[in-house]
Amino acid sequence: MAANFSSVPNLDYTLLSSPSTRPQFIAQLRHALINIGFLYLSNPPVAPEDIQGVIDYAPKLFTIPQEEKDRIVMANSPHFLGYNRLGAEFTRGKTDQREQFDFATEYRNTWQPGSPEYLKLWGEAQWPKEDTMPGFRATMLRYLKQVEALSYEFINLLAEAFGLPPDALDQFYDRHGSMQHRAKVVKYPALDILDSNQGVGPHYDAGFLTFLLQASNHPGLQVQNLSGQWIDVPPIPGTFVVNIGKALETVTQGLARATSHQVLSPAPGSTPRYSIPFFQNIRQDVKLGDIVLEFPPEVLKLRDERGTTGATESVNFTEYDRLPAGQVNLIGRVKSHPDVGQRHYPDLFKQIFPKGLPAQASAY
Ligand SMILES: O=C(O)CCC(=O)C(=O)O
Ligand SMILES: [Fe+2]
Repeated sequence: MAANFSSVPNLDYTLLSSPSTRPQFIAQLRHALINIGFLYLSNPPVAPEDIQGVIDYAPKLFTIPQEEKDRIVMANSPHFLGYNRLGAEFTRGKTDQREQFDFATEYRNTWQPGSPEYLKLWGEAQWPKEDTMPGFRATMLRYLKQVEALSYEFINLLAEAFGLPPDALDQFYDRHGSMQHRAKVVKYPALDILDSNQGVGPHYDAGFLTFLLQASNHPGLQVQNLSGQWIDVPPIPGTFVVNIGKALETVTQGLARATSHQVLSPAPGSTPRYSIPFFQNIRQDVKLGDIVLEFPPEVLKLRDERGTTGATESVNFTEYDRLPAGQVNLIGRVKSHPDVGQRHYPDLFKQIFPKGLPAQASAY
């Protein structure tokens, strides 16, 4: 039986640069994907000055004038992009104690009446005016381009680790057409005045891979191991935390483990914690149940040795087997941001919240 985990492994990207150390990286990756579902990636191929750039901007971004935050609120956006005040978001029916901006890679929405509603989900981000945060937009977009490239490369590595042809998962993207991936800048204030320590409640991420930049030196991120215990994932400078979303778990038949995670608010008196997650999306029209990948039996055996993942407190994104990926994402967004859902997707909102806007949301 695979051992349960009590820490998250750190993989060194530079092992990939030599044929003699590359197999070591691939073996570590296979182990981390199957048994843990989280890993640190050190020395990632993203310009250090751009990583430092976005880290430096993170606290400043929250100091823009309130009227500028109000101008770009998420409620304006059918794409669920923009600013959310503290307490506007729900996870598993409880308010999350965080303030955040949702941004995304560049994408022009071409939705037409008659097309599926979920195709409205990708579109233009709302950026603060240049004079309120000079250089931020360009730095963030440069950063996102590099993380996007890394995310595709990482998917090819994952295919290799699972004994698939390197391009086996390319069918989930429209790499040369048009994709949009999301990213957030998040602030978790200390607890002094808050009545809950739920920075963000237990959840799975939606898509394929998440690349999280812990942008300040605060503990708080925790992941749930196979027996349901919460394990700390403290910041390690110069690394990304990489984890697996529910869509990737589904297409890999549970080989890559989507691991339940949460963030606890900083302790009273502490400065705020900042983080910048990047969420890799897949094509919106793909139904994961329609694509069955063939994994070598010896790889599937590793999953079976791990066993079913034990206790978890996360409940979201269970519809991937039957609905297009875009629809699954849209449902998740409406549950997390019911006010935005009510405004832009009133019919779906009514199905999910028949009694109207919840004081506490119902599911996530
Ligand atoms: O802020 C973090 O460290 C993690 C955030 C997270 O898990 C999420 O927003 O999905
Ligand atoms: Fe997450």
